Amino acid sequence: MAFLKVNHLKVYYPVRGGFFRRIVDYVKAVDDISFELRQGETYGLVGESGCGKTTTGRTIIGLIKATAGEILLEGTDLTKLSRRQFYSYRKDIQMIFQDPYSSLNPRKRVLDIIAEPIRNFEKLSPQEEKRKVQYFIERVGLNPESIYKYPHEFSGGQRQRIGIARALTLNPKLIIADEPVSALDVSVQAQVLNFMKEIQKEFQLTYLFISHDLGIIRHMCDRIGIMYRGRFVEEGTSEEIFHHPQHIYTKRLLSAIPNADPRQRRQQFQLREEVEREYKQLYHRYFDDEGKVHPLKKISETHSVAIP
Ligand SMILES: Nc1ncnc2c1ncn2[C@@H]1O[C@H](COP(=O)(O)OP(=O)(O)OP(=O)(O)O)[C@@H](O)[C@H]1O
Repeated sequence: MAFLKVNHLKVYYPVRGGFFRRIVDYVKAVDDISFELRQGETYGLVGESGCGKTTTGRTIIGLIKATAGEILLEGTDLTKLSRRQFYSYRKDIQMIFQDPYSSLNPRKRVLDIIAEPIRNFEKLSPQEEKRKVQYFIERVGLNPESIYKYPHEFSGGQRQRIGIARALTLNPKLIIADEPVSALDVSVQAQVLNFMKEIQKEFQLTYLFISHDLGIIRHMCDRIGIMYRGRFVEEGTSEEIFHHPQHIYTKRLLSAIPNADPRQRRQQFQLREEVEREYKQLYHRYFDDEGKVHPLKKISETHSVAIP
């Protein structure tokens, strides 16, 4: 049985307009996606800005309500649970947020930030709570005395470690990491990513790793789903996606990674030629959102619509 199974998930945001702020349309942020995570693996969700990655992550953790579809965590459909029932599953799924500068409350000490989930889900005495927070703060490589400091007294990488400590306190099974290093300096990114890999083994975590950066995804993920405009266009192991991409959109993404290695640059050049050839074949037709074919559209226009 899959650890987490997402079945035909749809998340539509209402667009309101007019004097009475009635719903006039919907943004189909996630439009019928299905994928599954196996225990202990890192599954990457990749795609350009606005393709629905964050919405998918936030819906799994229950911050956004699904419009349709199922989210099965070890067989239990989270979308069907009442708020109270969902509460008992909530501690199994934690999230690491994109921006360590804004995701930590600047008015709270690190002790209170990390203890927050403990206070919500476990009733511990102040001493036990402090001991637990200190254990995790040391585990993420910070000084135990740091718990009395405020977030602004830390660097970006250290702040993200505090965010990771907060996510670990309740022994979660699944961590959704939404662009966890994109706000960090490149030199710090690798440290945080390697650290995430280290704790994955130690705490037996499954990761849903969201990023637009294919280099990072390649470093972190066992399997990858490529999203485009709220849908999946391709899914495969890291090897399949990076060495044998099938979909023209995946090829386009891969051909655009900045690369210093001359051998990889040569492969990218070949990919770019392949993409161009495939686009030329599409020159006289493109598919709109409903899958209807429109004749005689230019290649430049085919770039901005759903690629068949
Ligand atoms: N609260 C909202 N109300 C209306 N539309 C929204 C809302 N949040 C997101 N959207 C729209 O849903 C789509 C998907 O957004 P989402 O943030 O999930 O994408 P993303 O792939 O995570 O992008 P990014 O990498 O830039 O964060 C976008 O078109 C966005 O404009």
